Amino acid sequence: MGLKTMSATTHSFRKMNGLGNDFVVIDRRHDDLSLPADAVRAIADRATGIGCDQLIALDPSSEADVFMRIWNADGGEVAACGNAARCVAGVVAGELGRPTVTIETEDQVLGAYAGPDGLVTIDMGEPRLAWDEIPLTEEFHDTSCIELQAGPIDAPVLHSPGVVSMGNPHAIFFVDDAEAIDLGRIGPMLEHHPLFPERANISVARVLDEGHIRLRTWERGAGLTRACGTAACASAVAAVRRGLTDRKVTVSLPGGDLVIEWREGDGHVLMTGPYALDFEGTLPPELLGSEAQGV
Ligand SMILES: N[C@@H](CCC[C@H](N)C(=O)O)C(=O)O
Repeated sequence: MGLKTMSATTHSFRKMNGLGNDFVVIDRRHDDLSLPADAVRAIADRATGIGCDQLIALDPSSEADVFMRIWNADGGEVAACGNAARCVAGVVAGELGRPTVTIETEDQVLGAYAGPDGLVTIDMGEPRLAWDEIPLTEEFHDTSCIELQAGPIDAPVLHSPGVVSMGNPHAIFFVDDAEAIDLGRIGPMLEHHPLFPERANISVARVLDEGHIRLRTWERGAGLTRACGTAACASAVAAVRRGLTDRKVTVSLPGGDLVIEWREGDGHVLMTGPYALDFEGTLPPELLGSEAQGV
């Protein structure tokens, strides 16, 4: 008596990616699986878990077709993920048998269109540009070019980024050669810079021409990734604000291309790109902690 029965419940997952930015997607619409930060870290750990940049949960929504929750690999919950939004839109559009779906996040309700060509367009809403919306700890009147630098004071390696919130904070540094920057070293320092009270995603962008940007991103809570959808949106917005590109651009990331349009009129940002299902599996109960193992 007094002993709990060992009754491990199994939970399935999908492994998906958007341009190589990869996700473990767990459907919680019919159960209430708890995902504390240590379970997220265990599942996301590439050495001992399944491994992913972000863990995504599909929850029921009263406002939209689905609620998408997002955790970075470090266990921190965040409000936006462009590449995951395309994956989720693809799954839900398939389930509902219609191309147009809506996704609620902690930040907003996103509209999505899953085309017959396999590409998904997400309406990412309006970028937020005021200093306290990014947020920053210091007031800047013009966030298209703020005072911030990395490296020696008289010869900075990176300086004067544009900052943009796409529901998550981004700093975009425009450079001559994005590949020449040691983002794995500088990224974490800037992610944790005191100017960013909620930390930030750090990108280096090279404008190839008025319709094309090359982009690399150090993601807050995940590190260097093959692609970051919200960073692609933020870089397009930052480039338009500096007069460097047209409002519609191709953003080339290490994992492939996204088309980003900062639409005139309503000022919404549209992101179009592919998504992929890699495999499906069952979560090992030991990754979910003792509660899920029925101990
Ligand atoms: N990979 C994502 C962004 C994921 C969240 C980001 N690391 C943050 O902490 O804000 C994307 O495709 O947008």
